[in-house]
Amino acid sequence: QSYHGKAPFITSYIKEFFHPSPSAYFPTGNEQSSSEEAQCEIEPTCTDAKYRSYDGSCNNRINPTWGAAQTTFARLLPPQYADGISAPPVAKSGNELPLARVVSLTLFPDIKYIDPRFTLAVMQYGQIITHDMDLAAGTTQSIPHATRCCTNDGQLLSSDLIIPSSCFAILLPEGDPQTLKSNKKCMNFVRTITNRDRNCVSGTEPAEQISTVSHFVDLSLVYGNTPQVNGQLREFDGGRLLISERNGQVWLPQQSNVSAVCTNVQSSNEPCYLAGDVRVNQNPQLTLLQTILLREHNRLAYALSQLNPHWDDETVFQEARKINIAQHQHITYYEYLPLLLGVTNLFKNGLVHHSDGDYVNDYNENVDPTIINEHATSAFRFFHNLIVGFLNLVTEHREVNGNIRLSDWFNRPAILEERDNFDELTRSLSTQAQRKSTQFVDSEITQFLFRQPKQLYGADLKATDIQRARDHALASYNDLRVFCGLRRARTFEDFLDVISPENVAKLAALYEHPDDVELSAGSAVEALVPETLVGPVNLCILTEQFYRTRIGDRFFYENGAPDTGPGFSLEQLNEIRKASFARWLCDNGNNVELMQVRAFEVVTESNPLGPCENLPSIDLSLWKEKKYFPVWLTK
Ligand code: HEM
Ligand SMILES: [Ca+2]
Repeated sequence: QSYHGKAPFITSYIKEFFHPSPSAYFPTGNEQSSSEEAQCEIEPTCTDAKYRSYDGSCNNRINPTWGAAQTTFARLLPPQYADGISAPPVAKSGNELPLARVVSLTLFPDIKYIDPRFTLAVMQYGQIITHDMDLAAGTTQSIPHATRCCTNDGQLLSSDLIIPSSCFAILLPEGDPQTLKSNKKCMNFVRTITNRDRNCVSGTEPAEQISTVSHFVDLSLVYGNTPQVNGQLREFDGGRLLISERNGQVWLPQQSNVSAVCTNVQSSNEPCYLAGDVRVNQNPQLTLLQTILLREHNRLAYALSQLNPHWDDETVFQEARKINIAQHQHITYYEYLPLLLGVTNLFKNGLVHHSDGDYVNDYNENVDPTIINEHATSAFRFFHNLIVGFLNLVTEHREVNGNIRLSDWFNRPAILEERDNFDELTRSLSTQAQRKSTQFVDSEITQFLFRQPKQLYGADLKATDIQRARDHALASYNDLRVFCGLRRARTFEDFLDVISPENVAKLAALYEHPDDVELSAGSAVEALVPETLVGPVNLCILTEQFYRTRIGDRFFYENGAPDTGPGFSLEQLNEIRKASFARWLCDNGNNVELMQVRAFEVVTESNPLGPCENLPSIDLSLWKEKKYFPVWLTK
């Protein structure tokens, strides 16, 4: 089955037809002022700032709210609310869709296939990129205020999202998971996850969900999404981020609200961290990479202030932030995405370029970088299939020194500071294989997600994904097939073009009609497109998203436009192009000495372990500001 990526061609018309004009949510300010309306008048005033804003506003100078935190998602296809406004979709016949938990048990059982080529780093860096790009308001326990949810005429709809706590988790009763299919009481409970963030319901307009983080790939998870949060994370000395220091090592700063945030701690003295993203403590490897990104910032800040002693805190901070973001974008587009979406596909659709040491001036101010709901709520979540349930502890010579069970350590980062775990888990990221990309998902997240210490079972992430996609009323799998250039299935057999007979049979058993098959179900059982880790519909959505995220970002690191781009000299840009995930791990572990060049791939003869210092690194001396000193002074 050949697939022709559509990204550049579909972009412009989607923007016009399916993304609500920002003015609908951000009135101009001419309205009558009342205290409620005042909160709606938040059109940012853009100055010619040299650096990115924290919330992403003013990146696009014509539409300053594009990509900003606290704005609504975009859509590839209009939502399918049963009542046209906010009720979750139902089957064509008017019947309820199958229970999300049943869909999960049927399509995503735990059959373990280990990837022969890719390490856990691919999975874990994927979650970092996700936490940079989106967070649907209300999906975590820490509920932000949606103060920017306004009607067309500037009325504030809700300043707070009200989410019943029972909606958060899909808890399972204790017992054999296989018998749950017939457990009516449990199944009813599963449904309660609906009625979540129907936040932007205005009159007859369909609801649209809000994302609370900056949509750009800009390390908002490290630097925060508002100036206020950013202020809480900084030392305001030497351009550094705040740290805590224990046992001679640098850790993320300690959270004050320990038991509320780190729900699995055994004592309020345990480490529980604060970062730019509220999900930082969710699992050990995620927290580990957030720590590495923090250490990398401070490493850069230290080097820059040595080179430029005359720079003040703010200059060092912003320059270090800019380099950190540029490396992250480089690793995302040139090291990570090729493994997921295929090199040929990326070149063909303009996500990467043969730059020959030059800038790539492909910024397009007409492309809306807003995160697509189908991306955040379905396509990128497909990679929950890569998660492994047991994390190896790995020594310098890559021997396995024990392992930890994922569900023992959700929201309990203390494990990282014990023994030599930080380094052993860092090496595990680049040593242990991830799960092969299939429809099968580890039971640590389909039976034991967020399991409390004394509970036998936890929640089901795949059931949550299915149900969340209903809350967001994503268009059906069939509709997205057509959007992506496949033909509309009239019968279940028509799915056989990209789905195996076994899976088509499962879909036919679950759903009454081909149009009822949900995007999160259908796309997750497609056969993979060669050279990629996804099926054709997910490939189409992900390619479109990462295309927009690149060319809709005025500060994208390869952009060399004078005055409007990120402002790297060509020499500096070519240094940044030496960044690698391997070097990040090396430079920011406690004491990691050996690493292979391609850390996303397991060690082989052609990707051998070698000393860290042999890996390419960025020469920061290019950031020494020369013109500051008059020539006669430097002699
Ligand atoms: C151990 C690893 C992981 C755990 C425990 C985890 C858990 C979760 C949870 C609990 C949610 C919120 C579900 C909801 O209430 O709707 C979520 C959302 C999400 N996850 Fe994961 N996840 C992990 C790894 C990943 C990876 C590797 C990716 C992709 C490469 C990913 C992509 C996403 C996306 C796109 C969302 C939606 C975020 C939003 O817009 O709100 N996750 N995940
Ligand atoms: Ca971001």
